Amino acid sequence: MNKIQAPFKGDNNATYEMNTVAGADMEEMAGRKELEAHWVRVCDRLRKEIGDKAFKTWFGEVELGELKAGKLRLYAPTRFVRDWVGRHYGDRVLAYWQSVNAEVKNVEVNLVPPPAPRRPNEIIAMPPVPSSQNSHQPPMPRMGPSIGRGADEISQTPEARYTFNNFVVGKPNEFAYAAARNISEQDMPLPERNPLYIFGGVGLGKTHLMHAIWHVIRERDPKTRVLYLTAESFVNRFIQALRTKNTGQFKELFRNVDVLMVDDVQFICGKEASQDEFFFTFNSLVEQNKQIILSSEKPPSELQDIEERMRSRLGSGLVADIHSSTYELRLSILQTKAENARVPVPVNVLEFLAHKISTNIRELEGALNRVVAHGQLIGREITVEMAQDVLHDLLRQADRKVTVDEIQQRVAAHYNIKLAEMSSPRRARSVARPRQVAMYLAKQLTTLSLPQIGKRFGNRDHTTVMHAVRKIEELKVSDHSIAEDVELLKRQLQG
Ligand SMILES: Nc1ncnc2c1ncn2[C@@H]1O[C@H](COP(=O)(O)OP(=O)(O)OP(=O)(O)O)[C@@H](O)[C@H]1O
Repeated sequence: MNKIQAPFKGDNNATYEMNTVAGADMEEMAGRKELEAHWVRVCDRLRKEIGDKAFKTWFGEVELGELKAGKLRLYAPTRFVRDWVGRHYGDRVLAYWQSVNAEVKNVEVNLVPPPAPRRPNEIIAMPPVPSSQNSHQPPMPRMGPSIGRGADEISQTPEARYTFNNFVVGKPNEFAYAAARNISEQDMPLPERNPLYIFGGVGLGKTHLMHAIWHVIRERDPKTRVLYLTAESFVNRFIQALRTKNTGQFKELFRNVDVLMVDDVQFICGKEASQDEFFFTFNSLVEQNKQIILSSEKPPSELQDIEERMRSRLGSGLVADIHSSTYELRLSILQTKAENARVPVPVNVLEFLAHKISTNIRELEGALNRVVAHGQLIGREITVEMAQDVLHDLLRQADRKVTVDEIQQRVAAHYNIKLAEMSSPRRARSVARPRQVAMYLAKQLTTLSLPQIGKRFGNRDHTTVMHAVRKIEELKVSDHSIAEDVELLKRQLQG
């Protein structure tokens, strides 16, 4: 009679045994090769029986162990897989083994031994991505032990061109750069710098720095288990795990990495269940002294729809911001990019672009690329006139940039209050509400930070601006007239 032994709950060494008759010990199998050939046949049969998908899910990372005294050992990557395989496929696995090898009397599924603890000077990284691999393709499946088994399928592939070497450092980003470099070179995470939380506006280089960290960790030791993904991907994976009732596996994957990197964490705001899961993952990794690196558009204090415990966790390590770019930094980036592309672009064209396109570095790069492509494909000489012509849509948009002054004037006129009320300390609703609308629009339509906006409204604190933004967001839902006012003002301001 086949018997499946239940594991001892919570015990890492728990195993499932699939026994036949309590038999006398058999001799060890002769050759490893033969055993492997049997395993291939067992796997083929299993795949046929349960289908490709289930096979990949449950057996894709189960490894063949040894056959000793009639006991065949298999190794599962996680407790969850071990328990599942034992419970659901135990009989079948044993029967198939016995059909190819009569010496097998029972099959034992063990948890793969945990990796050796990290020593100083040992940071483990994901194996290099094959150079042929396009960054937009999912990572290639790799063989052998690697990052948290299965986690490498989740991990997104950092771009080869995003390295510290081609990150141009200037005043607005020097702190974030130094912090990123420091973390990537640490042998062991320092509690006071864990997590590293990099924040800054759209297109200012956060992802670039994250990828650069990844590259350094990988270069230092290709065995470090680094899981890099966007918060959106985390949420989607979690939802998928909930749907397929695979949350156990999901948890194991995320909690068994050495470094977890999550880009754009603001995406997790307002998604309660995912936030909880992220919080537990976070705690579990920090407890194990594993490094966490996060990027976000906003500082923890400005994230909305986020639980306080999460907010304080996010801000509990090293918080580094990237400020809006300066003209000097933009010019320096353009010079570097043009040099790297080995295309001669006249300095006055670079200066023109750095002056005109101040929104973010991504747009700046895009503008340079367009100008260069035009020059190369149409054979037009690269001049300021040519750039003006090629980028007319972008430049028109840039020229239409809304200022806080315009917002205050427009809002004051709309509500028929004095412009001075925008900065006055008066709290009567007749002036306080329009002021809040103006703050909200300033946040929406300019790239200024909350403290910068606060300054422009009578030197108010950034928490006042944050409160105003939240208030107007709430009112837009509950009060039609406010929603209409805001939309109308926005349209007028954006021309
Ligand atoms: N200091 C810099 N030096 C060189 N390139 C830069 C720098 N800052 C940004 N870039 C380039 O600008 C582009 C946008 O940067 P990135 O994607 O890292 O921005 P981001 O802050 O992550 O934006 P998002 O908020 O949209 O995720 C990238 O191509 C990046 O290489």
